[in-house]
Amino acid sequence: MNVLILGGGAWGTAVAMAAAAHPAGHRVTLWLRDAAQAAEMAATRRNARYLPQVELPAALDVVAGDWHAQAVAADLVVLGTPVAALRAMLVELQALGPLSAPVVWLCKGLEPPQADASVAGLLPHEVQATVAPGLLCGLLSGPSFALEVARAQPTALVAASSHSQVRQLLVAAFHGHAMRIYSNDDVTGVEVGGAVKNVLAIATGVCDGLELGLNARAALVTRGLAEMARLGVALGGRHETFMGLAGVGDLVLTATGGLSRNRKVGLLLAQRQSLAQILAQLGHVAEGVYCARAVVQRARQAGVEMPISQAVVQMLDGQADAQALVHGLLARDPAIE
Ligand SMILES: NC(=O)c1ccc[n+]([C@@H]2O[C@H](COP(=O)([O-])OP(=O)(O)OC[C@H]3O[C@@H](n4cnc5c(N)ncnc54)[C@H](O)[C@@H]3O)[C@@H](O)[C@H]2O)c1
Ligand SMILES: O=P(O)(O)OC[C@H](O)CO
Repeated sequence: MNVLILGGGAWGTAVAMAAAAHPAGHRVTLWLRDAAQAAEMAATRRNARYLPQVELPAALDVVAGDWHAQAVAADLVVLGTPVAALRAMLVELQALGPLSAPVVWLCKGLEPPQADASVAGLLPHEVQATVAPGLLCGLLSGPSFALEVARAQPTALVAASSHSQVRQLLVAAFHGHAMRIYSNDDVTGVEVGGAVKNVLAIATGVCDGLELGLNARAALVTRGLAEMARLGVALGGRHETFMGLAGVGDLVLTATGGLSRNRKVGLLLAQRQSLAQILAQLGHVAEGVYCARAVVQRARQAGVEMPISQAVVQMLDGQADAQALVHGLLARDPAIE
């Protein structure tokens, strides 16, 4: 299979490495927008900027420049860019005319609200339905730190699409070697899980940064899962999706795992660093920072209560200090679980 991956950050690189290591012997091309970085990666066989710890396999081609012909010739196109680049990439792909290859995205978040939008912040598949309805699409999600995938450590992911042929192609591309792929046709549920867990990981980072204890962390993760599932079901997802890899699985990983960038944002917020200071030292995208407001706005539109996510937005906006927000959450009226 001929796999084209657009975007060479940590996750695009790791997924390209997983595809290149697949026993079926796929031909894998990783495209970067930065030509100098692509040339350096091709020469040194390392992604020094985003994933310096691992050596790229010889079978992986790293390229830059015009990727349109490669997309037309590919069997599978994977978008490895953050949510912020999704709309523009889909517009370009749609303009290529009918593509035989499915297009799948790896990003986890909601688009920040567009100036002219009536809906506050779209999920990735809603962006695609708006700007590229002619493409055959899906996504890959689930608990997965790039470094562990790049090191071929065991990982289970979810291939989500409303088209069975896309789910099957993702299984053929990635299942095997160190990776298991589970299929799911609940695209909304899988996308809500991937976005909301990032916001909740910021909250858990704050909780741990303030040394509130393991009881508090377990409560946050559990009540956060309830928030995630409420929003997901209100938007049309299935409750059982949130009990799976793209829900509780990714929430537990991101909220508690030391490799998470979103959790790190929370840990640094607890140290009273400003958001600008935190983003300057992160070096990678932390999607929770960019989608927390959209999550809360979608929840409000759907009539869903998300007090933990709401507290994260207030913290990111610098409206309230972390201790005060914790006290606010604890002071809420008693509730029925
Ligand atoms: N890193 C992980 O462990 C991981 C795992 C699963 C999912 N994800 C998701 O994958 C997405 C990408 O994360 P990442 O870790 O690779 O981020 P990263 O910060 O490591 O890299 C981002 C990459 O996107 C590129 N990029 C940004 N804007 C672009 C644009 N407009 N056009 C082309 N390229 C652009 C950057 O140049 C960079 O190569 C995010 O949505 C993230 O939530 C990450
Ligand atoms: O490092 P984070 O917080 O962006 O999380 C990475 C992955 O999404 C975990 O599944």
